[in-house]
Amino acid sequence: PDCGALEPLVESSLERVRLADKVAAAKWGTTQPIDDPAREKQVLDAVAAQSEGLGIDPAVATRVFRDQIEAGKLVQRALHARWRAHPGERPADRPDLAKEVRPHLDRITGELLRAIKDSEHVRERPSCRMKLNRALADAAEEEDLGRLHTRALTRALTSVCRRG
Ligand SMILES: O=C(O)C(=O)C[C@]1(C(=O)O)C=C[C@@H](O)C=C1
Repeated sequence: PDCGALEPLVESSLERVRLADKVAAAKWGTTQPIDDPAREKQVLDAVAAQSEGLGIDPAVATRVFRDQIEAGKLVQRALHARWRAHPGERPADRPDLAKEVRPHLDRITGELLRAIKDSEHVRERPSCRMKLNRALADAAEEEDLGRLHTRALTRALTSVCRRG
């Protein structure tokens, strides 16, 4: 039992990590900084508010989302560095951060909170770490993730297991 309980959490985190490519493209060539503390506060406030409604400990959800945000910044910094060094790899178009990318991030927030709620029993068990590592390895292989996104996905899920 519980074998797949962490999968929705890993899948939604992966969707978020991949969407960071679009965030990076939206900011590339603009003055919009990668670090946006005001937007982070908006995300975390929404997480806390929605957690209450779902019966999730807001402190737990907030901790997980801080990691999700760090993972997103890791991807953005790495891609900007790559694009600075390799002009040929620069994105061809610039997605609209406010109209397109952030609304998508907001939808994933809801999915992630649902997945946090539904994995509570597994996340509180000592076997969580082992199950998470397996789910991560499966995702990396099945989704053909590169090194950057594998590293970011691992970062995004650092605080998922309650007992380390
Ligand atoms: O919305 C942005 O500007 C993002 O870069 C995304 C994000 C996030 O992961 O939610 C990451 C870094 C910023 O500091 C704020 C938010």
